[in-house]
Amino acid sequence: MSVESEDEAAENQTRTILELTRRTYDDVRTEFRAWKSAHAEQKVSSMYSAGSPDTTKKFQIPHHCFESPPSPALEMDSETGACMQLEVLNYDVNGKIIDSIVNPIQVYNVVEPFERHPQYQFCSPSSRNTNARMLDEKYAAFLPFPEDPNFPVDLYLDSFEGLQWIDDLVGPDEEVIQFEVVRRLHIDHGVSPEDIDGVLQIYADQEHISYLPLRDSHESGLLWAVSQRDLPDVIWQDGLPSSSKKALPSTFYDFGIINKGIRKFCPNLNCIQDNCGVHVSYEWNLQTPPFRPKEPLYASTQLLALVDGPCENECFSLLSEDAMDDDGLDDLPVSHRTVLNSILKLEPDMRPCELAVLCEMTCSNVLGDDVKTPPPNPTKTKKSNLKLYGPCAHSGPCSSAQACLCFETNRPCERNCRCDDTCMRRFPGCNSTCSGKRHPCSPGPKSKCKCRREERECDPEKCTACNACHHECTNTSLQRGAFQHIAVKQSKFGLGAFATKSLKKGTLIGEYVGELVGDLQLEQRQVIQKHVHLNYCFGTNGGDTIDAQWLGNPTRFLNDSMPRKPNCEAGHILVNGEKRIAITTIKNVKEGAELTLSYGEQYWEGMLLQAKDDKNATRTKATTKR
Ligand SMILES: C[S@@+](CC[C@H](N)C(=O)[O-])C[C@H]1O[C@@H](n2cnc3c(N)ncnc32)[C@H](O)[C@@H]1O
Repeated sequence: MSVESEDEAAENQTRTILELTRRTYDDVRTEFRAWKSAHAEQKVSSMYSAGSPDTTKKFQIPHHCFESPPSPALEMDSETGACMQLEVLNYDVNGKIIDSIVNPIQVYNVVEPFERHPQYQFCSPSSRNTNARMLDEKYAAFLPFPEDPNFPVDLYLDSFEGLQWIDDLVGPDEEVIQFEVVRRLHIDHGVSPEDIDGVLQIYADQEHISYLPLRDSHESGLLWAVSQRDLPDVIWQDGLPSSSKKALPSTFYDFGIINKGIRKFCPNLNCIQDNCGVHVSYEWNLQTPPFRPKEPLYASTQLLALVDGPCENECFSLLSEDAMDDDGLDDLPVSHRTVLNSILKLEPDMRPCELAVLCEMTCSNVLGDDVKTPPPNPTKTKKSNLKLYGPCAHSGPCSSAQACLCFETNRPCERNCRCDDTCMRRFPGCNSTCSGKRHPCSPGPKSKCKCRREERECDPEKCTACNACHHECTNTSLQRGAFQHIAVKQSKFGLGAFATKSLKKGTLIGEYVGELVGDLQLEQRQVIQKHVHLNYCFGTNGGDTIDAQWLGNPTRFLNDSMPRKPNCEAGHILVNGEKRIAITTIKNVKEGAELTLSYGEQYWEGMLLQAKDDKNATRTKATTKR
C-alpha cells in the first residue's frame, strides 16, 4: 500500500470539494430556476384573482366612499378678473357640504412656459475637487443623445473598450445561486472560505460561467455584492425560505475594525475628511502617499520581554517556544489575516495581546511567521515616474539614498510629506521676510513675503509673523474659503458669472473645482462637451485636468473675454502642499460687470477642430444615407 504524499492528499481534497461544489451548484441552480418560474406564475395568477367577485364581496365599502365630494367651485368676476373659490370645511355622512367659506384667489397667467433643461448640462455643487480617476470608465454605460442623429456615436464608442451591458457580468440570478452554493458548502458541508473560493473558481472556469470571487477587496466580490442588495427570499426545495436558513458567520463579512478605519480616514496629513474623494490617488498632483510598512525591531520571542503578564488563557506569553514557531495563521479566516497584515504594516512591533483585541482573535493566534517577519521594507523605493511634485513618503531622512521625491526635484518638503516634522528640508514659512513688518504678506509683484513670492499661501503653523493661524494674514484666503459671491446670469455666451459688488484688483473670486480626470476619461467626456459646444475642462500645467462639467461651483461660469481683455485670471497656488487653482481679479471690477477669463488659444483650437469633425461626420452620414 502506497503512502499518500502531502501533495497528493491536497489534490485529492481539492477534487472532493470540487465534486461537492459541482453537485451543490447543480442542485441550487435547478431549485432556483424552479422557484423562479413558480414565483412568476404565482404573481400572474394572483393578479387575475385580485378582481374576483369574492374579493369585492369580502371588502364591502360604502358606496359614497367611491364618489368624490363636489369639487370646490371656481368662479371668475368678469369685470375685475378676480377669482373666488369655495372652500369646503365639512361634509355630512352622505357627502353633502354642510360648512363652507368663499376665498378670493389670485390668478397668474403664465406667459412663458418653463423651458426644458438642456441635456447633459446638470452640475452638482461642490466646494472641492473630487478625484474621478478611480472610476472605471472602460465600458460605456449608456449612449448619450440616442435620438440625436448628429451625435458622433462611433467616435464616442472608440474611446471605450466595450459596452457595459454586454460585458461579462455576473447576472443577479447567478449571484443568488452562487451565494446559496457558498452558504451550503460552508454550513452544510463545513468547507472553509478559502477552499470555497479556490474551488468555485475552478468550477466556473470548467463550466464557462461567470464567477465572482468571494472577496477581492473590501468593496468587491460576491459577499460585498450581495450585501449591497436585497436578495429574494427564495423558497428552496426543502420548503424553507432563504431568510430562515442559517446565515454565513460574520467572519465571512467582517474585515475588522482597523481595515474599516483605514478605508475611512484619508491618509493625507492635511486632510481630516473621512471617505475623502480628493487624496485617494497617487497619480494627480494632489497625490497622497499610501501608508508605508515599517521595519519591525523585535522578533516574536523578544516581544515576550515587553509583556507585563498573560492577557488571557490563550495568551502568546504562555506558549512554549516550539508552539510559537507553529503559527496558527492558516486556521484563521482570510478576513482576520487581512486585518492582521494591515496592522502589522503600520505597527510591526505591537504586542500580540494588543493585536488580538484589534483583530478580534485570540492572542496566541496572532503570533505567527507573518508577525515575526512582516514584508520587508525596501530601503530604496523604486524610482517613481509620477509627476515631479507632491509629498514624499519614505523611511529615514530626506535624501537621494531614500529616493526622496522632494530632494530629487529640489523642492522643499511640505506639511503633507511623511518625513519627520523636524526635517531640515521643510518649507520654513515667511517669518524671515515678514517679521516686524507693518503689512506682512502684502500682495503684488513687489511683495517681500517669501510665501507670496513662491506662489503659495501662508502656512498656519510655520508663518507666525503674519499670524496666519488666526486669519489675520491676507495670504490665507483660499484655505479659509474666503470667496466672493458671484451672480450667475444669462450672458452673451450662454450663462456667465457677474460681480455682485465692486471688486478691487487682486481680489480672490473663488477656486476652480471639479472632477480630476485622466486622459482616457477626458477623451470620452470631450466628445459630449464638444457636441454641446460647452467645455468646462481646465488643464493644469502638470498635464492634469479638472473637469467642472458635472461637478463644480459658480467659477465654472466664467466666460472667455474674447475679444475684450479679461478682468480675471486663473493661477496655481500651493496651499499647504497642494496645488489649487485660484481665480483672481486682475483689474478693478464694477458691480454688475461680467467676470471673464482668457481661455487661451489652445482651448479654442480644440473646440474648432471638433466643430469641423462634427460637420464632416454629419456630411459623411448624409452621403451614406443617400
Ligand atoms: C466654462 S464654460 C462657461 C459657462 C458657459 N457659458 C455656460 O453657459 O455654462 C465655457 C463655454 O462657454 C462658452 N463660451 C465662453 N466664452 C465664450 C466666447 N468668448 N465665445 C463663445 N463661447 C464662449 C463656450 O461654449 C465654452 O465652451
